[in-house]
Amino acid sequence: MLEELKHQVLNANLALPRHHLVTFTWGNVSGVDRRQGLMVIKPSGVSYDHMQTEDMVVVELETGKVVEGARKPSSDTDTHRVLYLAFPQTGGIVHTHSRHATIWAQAGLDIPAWGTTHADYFYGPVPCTRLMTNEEIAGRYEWETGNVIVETFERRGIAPAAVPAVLVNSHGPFSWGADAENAVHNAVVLEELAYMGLFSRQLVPALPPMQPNLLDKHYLRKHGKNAYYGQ
Ligand SMILES: O=C(CO)[C@@H](O)[C@@H](O)COP(=O)(O)O
Repeated sequence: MLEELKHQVLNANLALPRHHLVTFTWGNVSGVDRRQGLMVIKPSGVSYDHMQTEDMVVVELETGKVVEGARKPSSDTDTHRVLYLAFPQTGGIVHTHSRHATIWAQAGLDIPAWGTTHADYFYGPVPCTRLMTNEEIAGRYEWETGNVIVETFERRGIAPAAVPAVLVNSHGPFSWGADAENAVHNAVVLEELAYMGLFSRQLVPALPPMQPNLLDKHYLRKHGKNAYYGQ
């Protein structure tokens, strides 16, 4: 079971450069085994060209203790842990510095729902978090990054299964899904939306969000009762 998860997580990580979502080693994918309370994540700083199944690191979700793997887990491991602990339907998480999503994150802006491409995947704007405080940055920074994401969803009443992505202010995007592969899928969609949205806003600077009934029409026919990723 864990070996299968390691393969899945490796393959999901290798999909990031194929989809042009990462430069050098700037990104990471994890997957979770909730029954065993374990998370598999890529190692820190290892080139995607050379990454292998045995490089994957197994970490206890509750404690962060490495229980398998010779390498150092990704520097973003604690952010992934917080998200798995807070969002119980999530099976896989992706972090990248994909270019257009990161532009929105650096600007500190949500990506509004501007069209049906967005509405097919995300039920409303992709939120951008608040800036982190100096104390959060100086303290358990990666853990606090997770907390800031969770706080954003709680404060704004957004269901993480309905909007499976976020922009961390001044940093970059995280996305999640039913498993590692689905989380990568959402990361690809997010990057496309960020790219399209940037041009839409340039053409019409005061562009309002799409009609709510069109958002409903597109999102609910693909998700809702028939969703494969539970609501
Ligand atoms: O966010 C950052 C750095 O800002 C990291 O995600 C990125 O460089 C990847 O680090 P890891 O190789 O996963 O430790």
